[in-house]
Amino acid sequence: MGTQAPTYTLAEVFNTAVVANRAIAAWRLPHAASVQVCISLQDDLFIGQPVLENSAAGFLFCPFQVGKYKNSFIKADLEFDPLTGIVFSAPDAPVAGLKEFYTLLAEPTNNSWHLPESIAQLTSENYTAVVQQSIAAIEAGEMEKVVISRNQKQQLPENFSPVATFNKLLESYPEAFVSLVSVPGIGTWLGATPEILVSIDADQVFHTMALAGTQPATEKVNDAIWRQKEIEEQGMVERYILSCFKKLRLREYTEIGPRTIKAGNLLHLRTDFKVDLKEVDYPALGSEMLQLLHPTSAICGLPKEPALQFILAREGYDRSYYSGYFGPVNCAAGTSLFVNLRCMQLLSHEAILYAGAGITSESDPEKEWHETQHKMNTIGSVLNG
Ligand SMILES: C=C(O[C@@H]1C=C(C(=O)O)C=C[C@H]1O)C(=O)O
Repeated sequence: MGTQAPTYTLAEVFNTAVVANRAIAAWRLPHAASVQVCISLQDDLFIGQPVLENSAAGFLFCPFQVGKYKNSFIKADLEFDPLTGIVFSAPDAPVAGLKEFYTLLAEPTNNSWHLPESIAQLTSENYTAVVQQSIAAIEAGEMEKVVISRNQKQQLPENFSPVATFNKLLESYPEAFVSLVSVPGIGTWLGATPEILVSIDADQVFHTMALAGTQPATEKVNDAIWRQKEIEEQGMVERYILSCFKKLRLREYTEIGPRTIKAGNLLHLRTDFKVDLKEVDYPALGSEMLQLLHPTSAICGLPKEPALQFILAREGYDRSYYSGYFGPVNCAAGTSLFVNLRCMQLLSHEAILYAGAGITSESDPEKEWHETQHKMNTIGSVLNG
């Protein structure tokens, strides 16, 4: 008679990872039924530019701008299946780390999460003034589009639980990539993003998307009417993706869209680009496109360099991991990297919510401010009971 493996809850596993000072990621892919969880037992989590093709299985967590913040990789030394409650270890997982983790897992835990080492900066109240300056810079021909973002604190409710909030996000946003990531020294981020940056599925199909243009969700998605401003704004993201393909001399791709999609309380315009990696015989396309794409015109601007410099000089705060990219690498379903949007960072008693909006010469500063408020509500509403 075999002994049965002990079972745990996601909250027990999450809290143990924090007590053990380990990095943990829990996520659910869009429209997927199951939640996946991985924990790294490595002492060094930091990596340079990610190489996706030969990577171990794990979860990438990368900032908007590499420099002050690092690219981290949460290697799947441990995996957890919340449905069965069973924890699995990888054959190459460090033995001492495993022993310590299982010892701590047997003990009772409380709600806790990793906090950031550096204090998160907040934007001042001059969002509309920065948008006004952006419009002036665009009219002066410095760039065509720039994405200006802001952040805002919101009190955490009494007895806040990251895992219970993650579960609420799963329920509220079945069409999103829902995630809870907690890394020592970096902190804890929760979100429900609609935007793929790079994915490569189990059939070796590469996928990226141009997602931009925003309006509040209407009853019928297909009845949405888009203004010229949003059509052009999304077109710029498409053009940017096509310019990346062109740099790699890749001509064999399929393009579908733009179509209207619903993301929580909002609608966006989306064009999907797919490449069959078996047909084009380009196994490193994922890593090479990742390097070229980030930061795309959906979260930075066009052309990239002047827009990035404008953001760094004028936005007035540090985005850290907001509008960075993250997701599973070489897991059962392949690699799926998303843009870290509709997200919040957890402090001890507060969450910081982040959102941005694409600014073009047609922008109205007040409307853009409301758009960022709608985007923050996607995630902020789950804190309100
Ligand atoms: C920048 C954000 O979203 C991005 C910007 C959009 C826009 O400007 O319309 C739409 C979708 C995203 O690509 C955000 O959610 O913070």
